[in-house]
Amino acid sequence: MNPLDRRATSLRFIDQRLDILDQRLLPHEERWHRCDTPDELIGHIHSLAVRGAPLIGIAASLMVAQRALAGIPASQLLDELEALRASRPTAVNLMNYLDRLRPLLQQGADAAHIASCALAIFDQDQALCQAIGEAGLSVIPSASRVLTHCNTGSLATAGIGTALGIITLAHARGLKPNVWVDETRPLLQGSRLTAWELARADVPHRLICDNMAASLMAAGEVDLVLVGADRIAANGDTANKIGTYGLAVLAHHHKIPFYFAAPVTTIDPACPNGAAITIEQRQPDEVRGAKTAGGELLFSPPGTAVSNPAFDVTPASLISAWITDRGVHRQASELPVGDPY
Ligand SMILES: CSC[C@H]1O[C@H](OP(=O)(O)O)[C@H](O)[C@@H]1O
Repeated sequence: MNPLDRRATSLRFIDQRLDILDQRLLPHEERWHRCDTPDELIGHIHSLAVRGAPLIGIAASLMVAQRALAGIPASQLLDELEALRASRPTAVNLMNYLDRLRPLLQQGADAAHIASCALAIFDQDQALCQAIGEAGLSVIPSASRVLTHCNTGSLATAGIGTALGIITLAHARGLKPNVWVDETRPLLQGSRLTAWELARADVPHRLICDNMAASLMAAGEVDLVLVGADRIAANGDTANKIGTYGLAVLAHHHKIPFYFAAPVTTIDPACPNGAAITIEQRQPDEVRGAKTAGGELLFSPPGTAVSNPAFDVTPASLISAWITDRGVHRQASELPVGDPY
């Protein structure tokens, strides 16, 4: 086996080439794409074929490694790195990881050194996921009914995941969690991806529409809410998939613990608060439907005006704790700062 080879659920780096699993086609089809160029990977990131805050950064870092190993000159690599870095604005892992590689390119490091840094990012994320899982077990009492949103499992990371990694690890350790899976409109990361991962892990779960969470909480059917994150500001305000803020308000009203799970690479100490987080605005057709090759899938009259923010921000005041690879932090002031790796 090539010591540079890496394999995760949704990406592979084998013989110095990056392949990605097209997450848009799950759960019905497992189709892999070879990524020969940064532009191809940027297209996959834009379309969410490649998605998940840590995974986007890992894939981009491995693409820089691939191009360095292919002999692309540093001046061109720097331009390609910046294009990858700009591919999606909200999740900070992408920026954090590529900012580690940029100085190496600027200093003329050789391809092997650049590749070793990218592979270390992959390996580190696996370890961060495991540490988040271990830390998170303390917030999941036995037989908890856990509500989660979007997808935060092995598809979105190089390891077991963040919030979903805690859940699957709790199951494996015999804590018997039951999961309410928010479908997560409009792109259905919950119904398509989280349900797929939980079924593979044999974790009991039930799929719900996003508009069902409130009545489940009112009926006493939810013991805690556990979600991932895309960017954690210095004051603890946290950006995550659209719909998360509403869950936090509901959980606060019903006195249900509300937790974010994320590696320290999701913390952005340079971002003072949630208002400073750029929220990605996505295409209208994701919400209103679109004519497809297979026919029409329209949810509204053609041309209906749409607002489609991909994320929202939960203020620190609504958050019970942040679970990171460093432990459970119940105050924003306790959050690890800087990039300790
Ligand atoms: C561990 S994934 C974290 C985060 O990323 C997802 O966004 P997207 O599916 O648009 O890439 C979602 O917000 C997850 O919570």
